[in-house]
Amino acid sequence: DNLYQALGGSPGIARVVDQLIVEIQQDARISPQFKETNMKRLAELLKEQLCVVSDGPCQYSGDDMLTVHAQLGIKSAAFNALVEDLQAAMHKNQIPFPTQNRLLARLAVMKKDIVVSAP
Ligand code: HEM
Repeated sequence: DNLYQALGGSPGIARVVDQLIVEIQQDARISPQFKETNMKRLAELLKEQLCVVSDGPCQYSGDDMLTVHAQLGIKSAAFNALVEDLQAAMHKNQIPFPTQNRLLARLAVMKKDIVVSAP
C-alpha cells in the first residue's frame, strides 16, 4: 500500500495541508517568517509536493527547496517547529503514527536544502 493512499489520497492530503497552514499561522515560533507569503499559493504547492513525495499521481509545479528557502535564513529550530505543526495537522486528521512517520522521513531528507548551514 503506498503512502499516498495511506494519507487519504488527494482529499486526505488537502485536509492535512489546510490544517498545517492554520498551525503555522498560530505558531509564534515561525509565523513571522510567513508574513509576506501568499499562503493560498503555498497551500496549493504543498499539496502538489506532498502528493509527489508520497508517490501520488501528481506533478509539483513549484521551485526546488534549495532555491525557495535559500534567502530565508531558516534555522534548524524553525524546521523542527514546522515538523511539529505538520504532526499536529496529521494527528487532527487521524493519520496513524506509522503513516505520519513515513511522510516525515521523506521530508527529513529535505532539511539540508531548507535550513541555513550553521557552523
Ligand atoms: C519539510 C519542510 C518544508 C517543506 C516541505 C517546504 C515546502 C515549501 C514549498 C513547496 C514552498 C513553495 C515553493 C514555491 O514557492 O515555489 C515553500 C515556500 C516557503 N517556505 Fe517552505 N518548506 C519547508 C520548511 C519551511 C520552514 C521550516 C520555513 C520557515 C520557518 C519555510 C518557509 C517558507 C516560506 C516563507 C516560503 C514562501 C517563500 C515565498 O513567499 O516566496 N519552509 N516551502
